Amino acid sequence: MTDTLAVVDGRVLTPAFDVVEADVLVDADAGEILEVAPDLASEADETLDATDSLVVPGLVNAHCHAAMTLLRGYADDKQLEAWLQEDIWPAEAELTAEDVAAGTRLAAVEMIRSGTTAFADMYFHVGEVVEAVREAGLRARVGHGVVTVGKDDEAARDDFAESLAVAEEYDGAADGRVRTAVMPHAPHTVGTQFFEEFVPRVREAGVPFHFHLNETEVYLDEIADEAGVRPTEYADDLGLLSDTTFVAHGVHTDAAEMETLAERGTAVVHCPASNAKLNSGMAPVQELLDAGVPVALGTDGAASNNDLDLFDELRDAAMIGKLAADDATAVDAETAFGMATAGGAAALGFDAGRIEAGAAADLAVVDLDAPHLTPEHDLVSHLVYAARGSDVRHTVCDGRVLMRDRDVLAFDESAVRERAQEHAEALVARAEE
Ligand SMILES: CSC[C@H]1O[C@@H](n2cnc3c(O)ncnc32)[C@H](O)[C@@H]1O
Ligand SMILES: [Zn+2]
Repeated sequence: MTDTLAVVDGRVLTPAFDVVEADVLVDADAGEILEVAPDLASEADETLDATDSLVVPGLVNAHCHAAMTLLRGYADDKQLEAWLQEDIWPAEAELTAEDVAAGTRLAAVEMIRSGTTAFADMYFHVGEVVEAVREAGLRARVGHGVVTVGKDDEAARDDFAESLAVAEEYDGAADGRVRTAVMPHAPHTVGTQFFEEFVPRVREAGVPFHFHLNETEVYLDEIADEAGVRPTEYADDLGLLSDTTFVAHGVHTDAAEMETLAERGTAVVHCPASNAKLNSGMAPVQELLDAGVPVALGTDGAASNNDLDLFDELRDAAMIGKLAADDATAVDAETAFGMATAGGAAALGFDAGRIEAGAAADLAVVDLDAPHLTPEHDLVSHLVYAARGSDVRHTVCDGRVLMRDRDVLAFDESAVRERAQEHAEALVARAEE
């Protein structure tokens, strides 16, 4: 097994967004960057060529339901509430562990191919998710999604207890690349009494929380009607917010809620494509940032996006951020790229998202030798406004090469796709029986 890897002959994006000519030397066993400097090839056991390329931190998809790749294109052009109730939840009622295994592997291939090295996953059959992450070589924060609405008290309690048990069982799996969280779906889909019972237990166990927050006005109104407060205050009163908590969406977040999120250090994961497709609204990203709220970037599931390419998300975040703020200077390229790298890593609790000695060796090597990336006025601009996931040439996670010259090493890609197609067809057939 190779001990050191050097990414050589390319240019490197520094944490200060400078572009420098340098090699990146990595300790592949420790999964750590050792040095960023010129001429490191001779010090490495193995090299990865980055000629005509830009070495950037691996992207972080901070909110996903990976196995929903099986439902990509199954139900489009609907409002969130109808989409979930009429199509997605009936299909998920038929979901098996083998479906999740197949769908998560498809997601892993798609993410590796577009330079994503870490993701957060809220779904079911977490053991299968962990196994797919281990095999892929990716990094992830995973959890079992809890929904108690429509369940009797015993089933609801079992669901929340499973989320905590799964979080404790799998934390540190895959040589530490897997971390966990307890993942209640949303404030309005989990009963107050179950939060009251389990939040102290989760806190006691030191496990983070991840949930959907303020995605649509309909969901906001449900909490307002029941609890008489906005969802962020409701979540805060329950003890759900802290600097290890990260929430998805935050589309309909007012100034007081932003202040609370900032005070607690709770990160918001912006999912612009999913929010646009489901007509949920435009998240006030620049306002969140100005209020001091940490912001990360996510795709959400492939059924509402409909891909897992974070380069699409970067562009959407910068574009929609300007529309939401009615200001073309809002969510500039550096801000967007920071959200998808250092911001995502911080939200998920990984020491990654930057290329410097000591950080996790999670890298994407972007091929710049393309007409749509010419001329080279500003490479950060290119990353956000012009590059595509398919421009990623190599992907490295935890010091190991996951994709070399567009060849994903851990999986037989066509077998993964074939299996996913079979599972998707059978799943939908069962759901429509
Ligand atoms: C309980 S596991 C996660 C649960 O969330 C559903 N889901 C997927 N996308 C969204 C979204 O944008 N908002 C709310 N819920 C979503 C998924 O289908 C699972 O049931
Ligand atoms: Zn989601």
